[in-house]
Amino acid sequence: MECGAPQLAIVEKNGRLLLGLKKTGFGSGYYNGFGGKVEPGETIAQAAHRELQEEAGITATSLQHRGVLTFAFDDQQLPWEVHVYRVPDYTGEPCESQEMAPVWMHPQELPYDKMWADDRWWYPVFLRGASFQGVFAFTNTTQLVWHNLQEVEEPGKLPATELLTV
Ligand SMILES: Nc1[nH]c(=O)nc2c1ncn2[C@H]1C[C@H](O)[C@@H](COP(=O)(O)OP(=O)(O)OP(=O)(O)O)O1
Repeated sequence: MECGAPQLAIVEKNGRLLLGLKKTGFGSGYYNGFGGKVEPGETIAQAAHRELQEEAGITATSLQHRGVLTFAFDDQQLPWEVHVYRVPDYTGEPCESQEMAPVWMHPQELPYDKMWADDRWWYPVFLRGASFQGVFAFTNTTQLVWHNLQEVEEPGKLPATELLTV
């Protein structure tokens, strides 16, 4: 299902967030959750488990689906639908991988100037414990030019087209 759809897993444990400094590929240089694309035969949640293991060396004991974000880039043909998961607990010890260097952060001190420009909008909603859907339009890959973010009961139920009319 949804082969290719990327996802993000954000560990939130003991009042701190585990983010990773992305060292390679799309978004390198930014702090972000752990994630990547869904592979053939995987569900989105299975891909989130796998990417967390590959990129941070830990195993999620549960995943909470908390958001669906649609990113439209002017230099890419199709928008990306990114599923955001909260990981309240895990087993193993976070360790640096080829792609990501894990760092614990205080929610009040997130380095938004070193994160994707959409993050300053939806992380506060995530941190409040709410669920959300949003559409974000970028030019020049990283410059946010338009967005619409809404809190929802269940992420993924609201058609993205409804978020295009403000
Ligand atoms: N505007 C944005 N804001 C954000 O917070 N995360 C974004 C984002 N645009 C992309 N991402 C995330 C989604 C996904 O976890 C990651 C990029 O996915 P990619 O599949 O390109 O990752 P990788 O380069 O790690 O590739 P694979 O691991 O090979 O799938 O960046």
